[in-house]
Parts: sequence; C-alpha cells; structure tokens
Amino acid sequence: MEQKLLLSSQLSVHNTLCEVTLNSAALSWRPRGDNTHKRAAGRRYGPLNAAGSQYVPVCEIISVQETEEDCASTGVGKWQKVPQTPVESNQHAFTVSYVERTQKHRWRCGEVTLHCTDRTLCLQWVQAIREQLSLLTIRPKRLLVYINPYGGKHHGKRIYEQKVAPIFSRASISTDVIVTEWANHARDHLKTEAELKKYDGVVCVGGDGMFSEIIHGLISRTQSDSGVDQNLSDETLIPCSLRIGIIPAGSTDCICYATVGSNDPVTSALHIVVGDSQPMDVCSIHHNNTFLRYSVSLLGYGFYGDVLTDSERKRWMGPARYDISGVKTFMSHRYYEGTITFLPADENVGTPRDKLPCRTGCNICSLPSADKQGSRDEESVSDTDRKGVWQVIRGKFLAINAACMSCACPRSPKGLSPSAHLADGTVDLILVRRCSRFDFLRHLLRHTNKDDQFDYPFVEVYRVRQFHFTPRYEETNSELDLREADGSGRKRFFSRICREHPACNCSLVHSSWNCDGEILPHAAIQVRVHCQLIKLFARGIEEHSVFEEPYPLSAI
Ligand SMILES: CCCCCCCCCCCCC/C=C/[C@@H](O)[C@H](COP(=O)(O)O)NC(=O)CCCCCCCCCCCCCCC
Ligand SMILES: Nc1ncnc2c1ncn2[C@@H]1O[C@H](COP(=O)(O)OP(=O)(O)O)[C@@H](O)[C@H]1O
Ligand SMILES: [Ca+2]
Repeated sequence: MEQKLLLSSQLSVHNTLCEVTLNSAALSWRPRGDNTHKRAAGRRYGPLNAAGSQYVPVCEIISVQETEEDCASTGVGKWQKVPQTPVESNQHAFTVSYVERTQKHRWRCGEVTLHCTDRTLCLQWVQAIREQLSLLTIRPKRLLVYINPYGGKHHGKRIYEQKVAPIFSRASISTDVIVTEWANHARDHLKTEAELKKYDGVVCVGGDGMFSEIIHGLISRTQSDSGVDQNLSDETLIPCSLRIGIIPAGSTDCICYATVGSNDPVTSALHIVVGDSQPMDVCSIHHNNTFLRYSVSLLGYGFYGDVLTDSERKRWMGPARYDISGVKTFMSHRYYEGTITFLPADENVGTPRDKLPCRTGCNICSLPSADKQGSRDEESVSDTDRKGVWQVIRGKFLAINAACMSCACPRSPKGLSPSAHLADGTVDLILVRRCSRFDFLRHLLRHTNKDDQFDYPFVEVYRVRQFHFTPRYEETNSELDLREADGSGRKRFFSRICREHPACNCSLVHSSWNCDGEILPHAAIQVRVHCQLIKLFARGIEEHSVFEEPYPLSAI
C-alpha cells in the first residue's frame, strides 16, 4: 500500500546529497540523481527498499535529536569543530538512532546523521519524525525497574546503569528504579505496594529466578485486585495488563533467550523501547488445594530437581554451579518412581516432535483461544469430550520435565523442547525413563546439537494442558493395590514393606521439583497451563536472518 508522503528534502548524508523522504512507515534516503538503485550514500545503514533507497522503518526509530555540534563532518564518522561557515555547508544536522540487527538475533543502536542547509529545515525534520514516533502508542513511557544485584555474576546494577539506562533516556522513557535488598523484595513490593497505574510496564534485571519473583508479584496482585482466589486450582485467572521486560543478568536466562533469541541486555532494552508485546503461558502448580507457585520455563523432577538442589549450596560459584552439580547429579544416576496423569492437548496445536518451532507471529499461538484450550461450546458436547480423556503413565524415571516454552539458553540453544510454544496454552511433558548412564548421556548431549533428543525408546514426550504427578511413596494403599492387583502377591508384600521402611532404597528415594530455578516444597503436584496470562516486551524469535528484509517492501 502506498504511504502518504509527509516530508521530502535534499539533505546530505556522509557528504553525499540525498533525496530524503519521510512517510508514516519509514524514513528513506537515496543519493540524488542515482538511478542505478545500487549505490547508496556512505556506508549501508540498513536494507534497501524496492526503490533502491536505504530506509529505517518508523517503528524501529529509537529517537531523533538535533545534532548540537556546530560543525559539519568531513571524514566518515568523524566530527570536526569548524568556525562559522556559510549556510551552504550544511552546518545544521539531526541524528536518527534506530534498531540495527546484527548476528544471532542481537540488536544494536545504529545512528545516521542528516545535514541540512538551514536550521528551520532541520527543526522541521526533527519535529516531523517526533510526531510519527508519538503516534506509536504501544511504546512505554514510564517503567518500574527492579534490579537483583546478586543475580548471575553480580553485574545486574552495572549492566543496567551502563547499557540500559542510556537507551531508555535516549528514548525519553522515565523510570523508577528499585535495587532489591532481599529475596522476594520485588515480589512483595509488586503484590502490595507498587502504584501500578503509574506505569506502562515492569522491567526485571536479573535471571529466571528474579523474573519468577516479578510474575508472582504481578499475577497475585492482578488476582487479588479482581477477587480471584489463586488457591483454587480450577479458577480462571485474570491476565496481567502490564508488560514485563527482561534485562538478562542471571545464570541461565532461558526466559529471555527463548523469547528474544539472545541473552543480550542491549537487545532486550531495544525490544522494550519499540514496545514489543509477546503473550506467554503460565503454569499454576498446586498441592491438593494449596497454591504453590507459577512456572513459565522448566518444571523438572529427578535430574533437574537434583541439579538445582545441589547447586543451591554452590551459589558462590555463580553460573558454573549448574555445570558442576550437573556432572555430579549425572554420576549419581538416580531414578524415581511415580505416576503421571495428564490431559493431552488438542491436535491443532501440533506435537512436540513436529519440528515447527515457535517464531515471531507464530500461527499456532495465534489460533483463537477456544481452539487452543479445547473449551468448545459447553452444551453441544459431553463432559468427557469437553474435558478430554486423562491418560495415566506409571514408571521409573530419571527425569520428568515440563517445558512451557522451548527453554532455549546458551547451554542448549534449541532448548529442552525445541518446538514448545510460548503462548499456545500447552506444556510439553518429557518423560525420561530409567536407562543406562551411557544412553542418558547421549540424550543430554543431543540438547547441544541438532539431533532429536526425543528419538530414543526411553524418552516419551506429550503436549498437555494439565498434569498431575504423585511420587510412589505418596501413593495411597488403595492406589498401589489397584495398580499392582495383576502383579504377584510377593511384589505387593515388598512394596508395603518399603513404604514403611524409608531406609530401604527400593524406589523410595525422593527428588524435588525444580520450578524455574526454585525448589518446590512438595513432590505431589497438580499443574495447569493458563494460556497467555502474561505479556513480555518481546516478539518471539525472528525467523529471518540479519540481511533479509524485515518488512514487506511494499509497505515502505
Ligand atoms: C553433556 C552436556 C549436556 C548439556 C545438557 C544441557 C541441557 C540444558 C537445558 C537447560 C534448561 C534450562 C531451563 C531453565 C531453567 C531455569 O529456570 C533455572 C533457573 O535459572 P536462573 O539460575 O537463571 O534463575 N535454571 C536451572 O534450573 C539450571 C538448569 C541447568 C542444568 C544444566 C545441566 C548441565 C548438565 C551437565 C551434564 C553433564 C554430564 C557430563 C558427564 C560426563
Ligand atoms: N537483593 C537480593 N538479595 C538476595 N537474593 C535476592 C535479591 N534479589 C533477588 N534475590 C533472589 O535471588 C535469586 C536468584 O536470582 P536470579 O536473578 O534469578 O539469579 P540467578 O540466575 O543467578 O539465579 C532469586 O531467587 C531471587 O528471588
Ligand atoms: Ca506453551
């Protein structure tokens, strides 16, 4: 669609006189008289549009400022102080900062300076661009920032001050910053004190654990403000209206990595500035009728629970604690017995092995929520049809993992479940049954390369909407008797003995659940996915590579 032309002038970019135009979609420039459509002024700033001009989409402009120095440039990128020169020497200039894509989904702040022959023209350009920016109402203006100074390598405060705050201030975003002083400080502040009406979003500087604090605060606050009781496991929760930005400064940073494609603070800051919005599923976890926690990334019993339990004693080591505890846990090779019951998701949301990863504008996450939740018209289908059929799996497992998103992170760039979706209302349940150490190692190694980690007979994976887990030692006598009714009398006899003698190691070892990096106090849990309960300042992982055109050219 043709865009309405807002302003057009001859300005110089790097000493080359260009035709510069602004419409509601983009700022573009092309050397005057250049009809070859090949050469553009100075260095390439961004892609070329269909007319051969360089352009910056308006939605990716960070700011525009009159360039204050009383000079014109001569050499590329160098400024010289020169005495008052005649008007023709383009002494007036403005600088546009914009999003520049670099490798591995990282964004940088690019700049282009355009020189004008007089100040009036310069101010006219600055004003016209600012007007277009002011129409982008999705952009946040006021943010509440929480910094965990002890996350990851303890660099949170420095990362925020040096890399993020200058970008926010350039984009005219005002902030209230709270450096946390104790664990759960941010959660409790959000839950009870924060004046949320004042803000357009919340920013979390830290790791997955800090993000978990933020969502607990925001979700609880939203429910209590609306009179919803989160202790009731079948309650429909109210979505949070404020978006959350994550500036990665933790140990795993998988939520940032899986929603943006990198764990780079500048990239995250720029996604906040442009006002991206990515809905995200949240799992609620209950023990009987008591609410325990929410999870958005990994909920893992067995291997990942044991890694976390061991790593908590090694916090002083920083992020390396997970690798040390990982090797130790791998060597211990413990397995756990229990029962999982789950409610499979409808087929239209795909399967964990379909190799259709969740990307920006994902079709599966965009399905109407009725299709995702399976909540069809209540009167037209029977109760069983509406709720689906629960399945039961019992066995001995090295790991039981539930991934609400891919859980991609620097350790595993495709993640625990590479095709899991951010906002489809489901969680991928991965069951790793007891197998040899060698086989488990092969399975783990596949998290680091392109091979399919699920392609083993001891691994099963299901896309589910709800699941329950009961460790064997907590199963009631009647449940066990029922399951073992077809077994020999001898087995029944031994299982009773073992339940009564915890010292005996017969399948009674306990593990814990790792819930986004926190240990849950109960092993028997009920989990339910709440579709798109929260929103992030992100857009999912962009499909195209750096040098592909990010926008349909016809729009520019
Ligand atoms: C042989 C190499 C195997 C590499 C397998 C890597 C799989 C990694 C999947 C990681 C999924 C991470 C999901 C995110 C969890 C976070 O919420 C959560 C909290 O993060 P935070 O501290 O930033 O707040 N992080 C975690 O729970 C950390 C999990 C990290 C697990 C690392 C496991 C390393 C295993 C190494 C086994 C080595 C065996 C070698 C035998 C000779
Ligand atoms: N000021 C603080 N002092 C101590 N712990 C804190 C503070 N602020 C946050 N925490 C807690 O630190 C834990 C780890 O934080 P996180 O930012 O996720 O770092 P990491 O990725 O290294 O685990 C979280 O459980 C969070 O609740
Ligand atoms: Ca999901």
